[in-house]
Amino acid sequence: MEKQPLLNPRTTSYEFLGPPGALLITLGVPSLTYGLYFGCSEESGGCPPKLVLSRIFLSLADPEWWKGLWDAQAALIYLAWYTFCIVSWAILPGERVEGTTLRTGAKKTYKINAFSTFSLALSLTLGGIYLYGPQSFTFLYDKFVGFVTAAIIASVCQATFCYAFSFRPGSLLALGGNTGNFVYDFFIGRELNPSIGSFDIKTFHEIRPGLILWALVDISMVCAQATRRGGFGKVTDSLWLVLLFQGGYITDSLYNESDIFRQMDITTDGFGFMLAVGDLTWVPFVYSLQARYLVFNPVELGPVWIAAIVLFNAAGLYIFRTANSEKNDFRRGANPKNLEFFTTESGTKLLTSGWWGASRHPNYLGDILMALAWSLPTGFDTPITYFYVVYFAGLLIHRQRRDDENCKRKYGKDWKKYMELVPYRIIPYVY
Ligand SMILES: NC(=O)C1=CN([C@@H]2O[C@H](COP(=O)(O)OP(=O)(O)OC[C@H]3O[C@@H](n4cnc5c(N)ncnc54)[C@H](OP(=O)(O)O)[C@@H]3O)[C@@H](O)[C@H]2O)C=CC1
Ligand SMILES: CC(C)=CCC[C@@H](C)[C@H]1CC=C2C3=C(CC[C@@]21C)[C@@]1(C)CC[C@H](O)C(C)(C)[C@@H]1CC3
Repeated sequence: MEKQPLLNPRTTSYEFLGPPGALLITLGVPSLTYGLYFGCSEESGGCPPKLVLSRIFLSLADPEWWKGLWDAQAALIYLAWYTFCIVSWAILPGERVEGTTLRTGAKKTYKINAFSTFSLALSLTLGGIYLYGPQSFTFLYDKFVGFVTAAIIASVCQATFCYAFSFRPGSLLALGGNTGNFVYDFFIGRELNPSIGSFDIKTFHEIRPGLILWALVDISMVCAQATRRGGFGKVTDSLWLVLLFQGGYITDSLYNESDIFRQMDITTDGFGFMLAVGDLTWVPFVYSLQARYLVFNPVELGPVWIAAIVLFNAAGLYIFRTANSEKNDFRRGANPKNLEFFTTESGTKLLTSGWWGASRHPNYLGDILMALAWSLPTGFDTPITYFYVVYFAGLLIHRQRRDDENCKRKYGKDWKKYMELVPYRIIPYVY
């Protein structure tokens, strides 16, 4: 009884503006996911910005509209997909990799087979499309709103289960998720690493059911456009480009699965509604907005625009990958570029040259550049397809501040020294 408060101290400060902010995001994320669909879809006749709000508010009064959010077939397919991800995790072979040291001194081990799960899902999907044609894989586009509802229900169930599960004796809570306020703890995540046996719920959700589904949603968008326009040969260059960019990003994340074990979401945050809805709903159904838009608003870019956008994305990808590799190699004990560093009092080393000497989050810069490159293929008819860029820049600016606070706590005056050596947060010489 006495040890419990030491292991799981009460959280005394709030992030995200406390319980009101947590409530707003909890209700806002599902609403915005629907809003982005109804505000910009073929069903609503396109996406003229002025009509978006009035159209949505008018629909709210209609009971038929509410009924239309539910699609039993989509829910069953979603459940089958979720089961496929769990079964793949369980049966596909994978190396066991250790995560970082927890504050109890223990280390968790994780099974690395997200990339094989992706490869299997992709092979089955592409095989099916090859055999039965593009029209066989348009259901993610056709039943989009039904899938959104299914994913929201899954997010609520997952977060509720993890919140309740966190009250069992001996659970290790997140330092930021034990305020005692239900709304806040449910949102931010109470337990640090909820798991059932060796099945780690948080890492599973972070990169499997939602991230892989995002790639499948994009493929479905290509199939939907191919069906409308008379074959894959007629699919627009803009949509191929979005599939290539986003597919490449997803592949990179899954291939480098073990990199996530050092990320804030895994090391510091609990698993609550924020990550559940982010992983299961927001990533597959909002990050795919550009591809979905291009189905009903085809854009032909031509070689000059393609070259310019490809170059832009390549610059972002280069920064993102080289910055992440420099840090991840270094954290694994390697320093192939012989970069400068200093050793903190805790014994951990911090890089001070290369990308990590240019800004404190150079990888975010690469990610933001790529976000813009994914929206540019949609042209300039609507600002809605640029929502992702604005949201993402906001997310990363906020994330940078949260990470700075965590590092201040972790490294104390050594972090202040690092901040003096590397004063820029994200963009060297600018911010
Ligand atoms: N697409 C999306 O929606 C999202 C993408 N991302 C992407 O995920 C990737 C990972 O992001 P994220 O986890 O937020 O943060 P980072 O990969 O930037 O990791 C931050 C951590 O790196 C370590 N670190 C900081 N400075 C140094 C240094 N100089 N030398 C060595 N280690 C250092 C610290 O942890 P420690 O010292 O403990 O190792 C710090 O907490 C990014 O590329 C980001 O853009 C992130 C969020 C959402
Ligand atoms: C709107 C809302 C509730 C936001 C919550 C934030 C989440 C959407 C993001 C928090 C961290 C994320 C990461 C990825 C996706 C978005 C969320 C879940 C990520 C899986 C995307 C691919 C990357 O390569 C990544 C693996 C590094 C990344 C991890 C963090």
